[in-house]
Amino acid sequence: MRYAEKLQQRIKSSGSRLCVGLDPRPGEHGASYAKDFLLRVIEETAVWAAAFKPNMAYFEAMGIEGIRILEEILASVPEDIPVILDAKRSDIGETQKYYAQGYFNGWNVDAVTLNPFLGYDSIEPFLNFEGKAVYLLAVTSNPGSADFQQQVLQDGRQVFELVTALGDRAKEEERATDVGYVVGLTNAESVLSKMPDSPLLVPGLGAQGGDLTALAAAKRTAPDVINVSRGILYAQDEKGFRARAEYWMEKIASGYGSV
Ligand SMILES: O=C(O)c1cc(=O)[nH]c(=O)n1[C@@H]1O[C@H](COP(=O)(O)O)[C@@H](O)[C@H]1O
Repeated sequence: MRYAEKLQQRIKSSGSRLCVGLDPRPGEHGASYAKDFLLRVIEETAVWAAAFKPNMAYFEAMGIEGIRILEEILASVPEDIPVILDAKRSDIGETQKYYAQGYFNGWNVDAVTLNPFLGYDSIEPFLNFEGKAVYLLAVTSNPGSADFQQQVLQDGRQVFELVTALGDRAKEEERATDVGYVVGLTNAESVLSKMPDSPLLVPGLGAQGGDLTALAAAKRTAPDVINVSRGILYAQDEKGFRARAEYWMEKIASGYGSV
């Protein structure tokens, strides 16, 4: 089964487009606290999770112990919920081969985020994995997205359209790996009409203050997921993880449209 089908099935069975972001900030509590914390988050939010997205930075910050924790929490994610490893990797093809092997064969994650700045040959080593996906950074949620990604080229296209052209090429070559894109909610309004019908990973809801109006207007049909990390893990309220996940799931459902 291709990645997009697995994700679509999960969106349907959970009735949710929520991607639960796993970005632990253990602070003075230390790494062992982070493990129990994340296991609880996964257990409590799984019912509303279309996908889980651990971000490597937060695990690397805990050193070797963080990598062990990542492996343990990956093993606790139910089979039918895709895991998107947020690694934002980028290197020459020869090196990318090893990242691809590590993530897809070693850790067996379903998808990984990549920075496409080095071009097609840098994503190519990820493209022959049945049932897997890469999400290419296209229009990120930070203000610096204007520096490169949204610049207009002489032919009228914007730079992020060169990124979607990489995915078009993979499609033409009938690669086993699906290619999706990262589009930050905070910068989505003017770009969504130019995004192909490929899976989008949309961060920026919750702590970054993005709203769903543009996504709702885009009337997309792809298996898009919307990520919330701090809004579930660290919201300043009395609710538990499950209730927060349910809140964001409902917010997304009323904004994006029904599943
Ligand atoms: O690739 C990402 O997930 C990503 C891309 C982007 O443009 N903006 C963005 O915030 N992210 C990630 O999405 C998560 C957002 O976290 P919150 O702002 O806490 O919901 C973090 O893990 C970010 O690194």
